[in-house]
Amino acid sequence: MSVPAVLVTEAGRRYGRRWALRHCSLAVPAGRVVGLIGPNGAGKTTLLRLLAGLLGPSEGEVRVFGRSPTDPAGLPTVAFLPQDKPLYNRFTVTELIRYARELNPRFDAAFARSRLDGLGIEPGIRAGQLSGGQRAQVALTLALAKGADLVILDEPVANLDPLGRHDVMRDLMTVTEERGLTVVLSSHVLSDLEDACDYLVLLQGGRVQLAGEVDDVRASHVALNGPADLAGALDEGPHTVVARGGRGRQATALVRLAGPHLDPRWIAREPGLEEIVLAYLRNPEVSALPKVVAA
Ligand SMILES: Nc1ncnc2c1ncn2[C@@H]1O[C@H](COP(=O)(O)OP(=O)(O)OP(=O)(O)O)[C@@H](O)[C@H]1O
Repeated sequence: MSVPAVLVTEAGRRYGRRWALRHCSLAVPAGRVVGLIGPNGAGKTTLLRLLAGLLGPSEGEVRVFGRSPTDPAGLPTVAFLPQDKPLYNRFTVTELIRYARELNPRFDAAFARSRLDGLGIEPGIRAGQLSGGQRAQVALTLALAKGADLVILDEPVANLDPLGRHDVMRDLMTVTEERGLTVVLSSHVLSDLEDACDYLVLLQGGRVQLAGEVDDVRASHVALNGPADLAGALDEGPHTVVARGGRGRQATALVRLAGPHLDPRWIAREPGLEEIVLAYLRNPEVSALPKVVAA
């Protein structure tokens, strides 16, 4: 089996006495676009900074392509774009590209120029004169051009208009495929990630609540509608009830399946990804995590 791009084993990080992230375990194969989703303060930035080697774990272990992310030998293989998109305001776009090329031996200046050209961002403009959206695009381009194997993006589309958000996510998919990258990106908004990501990690309250391949997450959940007297039997297993609802004689439930056996009196339908994520967010005590075995 090949080395996972990201392997996190029971990792936690605290600031002072407060844990921002706990019992976090993930194994992400190379080549995936990983969507990290969760409400404010869930621990997304903390996890991304652990992967980028900007923070060390307070407990547990983090590995990126088999190495500790703080190992200097791995630096050229990881690119990190922070939430505030830092750029030297006095540098022109051309100067930023030149500077990035000097710092990064694998930097692909032709790719960076051509992407920014395609976006209509002039090479002579200074970073301080860019709009918020243009700034996000320039910072993203520099991160993608670094020649890294893992690109970590903290809320890359937060400043973009709806068309810009859509275009960036589409570009990300293309670039990931063309360059054989692994991308981990965060957002509060599932709809930003839904079409582009093939792996989903849902964080809430510093814990991983749901993680897995998007196709598996979709296939393993079902939305049920049926007579209210069926609802109680769901608690006897083997399935996990993520959320329940209904009124009077009708019951509804969103269930994670553990096998094919379901009472045939339930009417079952395939839920959307957003419906699944919302069900978990509303029920923080339920989780669905793949087994992570340390290599
Ligand atoms: N440098 C720090 N010092 C102390 N506490 C911190 C620090 N950075 C983050 N935290 C705390 O850790 C928790 C997780 O923060 P984090 O920034 O990782 O969340 P997030 O999911 O990225 O949030 P957001 O979506 O608002 O950016 C929060 O409770 C936050 O207050």
